[in-house]
Amino acid sequence: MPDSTRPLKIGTRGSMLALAQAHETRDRLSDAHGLPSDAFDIVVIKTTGDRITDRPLKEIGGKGLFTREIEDALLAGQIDIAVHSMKDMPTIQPDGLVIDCLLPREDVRDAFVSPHFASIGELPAGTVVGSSSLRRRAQLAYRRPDLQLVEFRGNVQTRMRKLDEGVAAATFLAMAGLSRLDMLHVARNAIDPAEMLPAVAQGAIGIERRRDDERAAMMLAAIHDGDTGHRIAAERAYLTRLDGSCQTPIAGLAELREGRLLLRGEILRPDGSAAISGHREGGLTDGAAMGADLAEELLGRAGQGFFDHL
Ligand SMILES: NCc1[nH]cc(CCC(=O)O)c1CC(=O)O
Repeated sequence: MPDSTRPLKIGTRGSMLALAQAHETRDRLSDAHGLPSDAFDIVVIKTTGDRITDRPLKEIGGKGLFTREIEDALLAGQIDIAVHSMKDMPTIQPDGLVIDCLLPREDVRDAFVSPHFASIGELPAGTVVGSSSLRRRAQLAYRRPDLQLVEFRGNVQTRMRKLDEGVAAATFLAMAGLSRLDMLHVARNAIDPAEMLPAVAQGAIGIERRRDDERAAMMLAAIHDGDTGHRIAAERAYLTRLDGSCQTPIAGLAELREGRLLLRGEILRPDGSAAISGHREGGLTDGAAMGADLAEELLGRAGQGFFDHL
């Protein structure tokens, strides 16, 4: 280690998925810098979102439900870096903190998970589908108003148990999470983004640090993936302009096509009664402008009150 011999403290939530992501980060850092694994300490931090497991997230409210305590620990110097699912990150970081390191992105798609059916198309009318994601609920209700939706919170293991118990006949999970947990076998199929556009930043891991911490900056620069950075910049600019929170069904995905950036977006009424989608194409580093511009177009076409109908 360059300017210090003390271990780099890696902060993370304690879920199996969060721990897998923290271990991936540690392994990439240790490879990039030729360091032994005892050069790192993994520090588990419990967040409000982890503590309250019996209510829909939208009722608990507020941004950063899964991140605030971790950012506090970073600011207090109890940890040096924090590993996050970028999908769960508010668009603005607290003063003094930055996220300028993104790991190579995993599969961005949603997985269709069901003990009984192979795809959304096979679900008979009236089938009960479990999801707590406003986006997935609105997207499904828009495409299949004949299905029934129930709230479905908890980690992957809990949700699989609820499917076994028959609480719902199908659910959705991120392919990225299943892959990191070595549970891809539970995915009956990976849903094409044209059918169900993923959440902004789905499948991306971002690493946050104190802005003035040069050791962390140097260590993280070696594992940053530039292409993922460009894609996430476009998606988060789009989300920022939409003022996205957990209360609004928003989907967005930027991909690289022949060295250019293609950004798609979709916004929906929470009850799935309407959806508006659009896209932008541009250069690799034009993401921020493309994102804001696409969001502007969708908001203009939506008009006032679009998100209000619950
Ligand atoms: N909101 C929870 C969450 N945050 C990130 C992931 C999956 C991993 C990822 O998208 O990077 C999940 C679970 C899920 O949606 O199935």
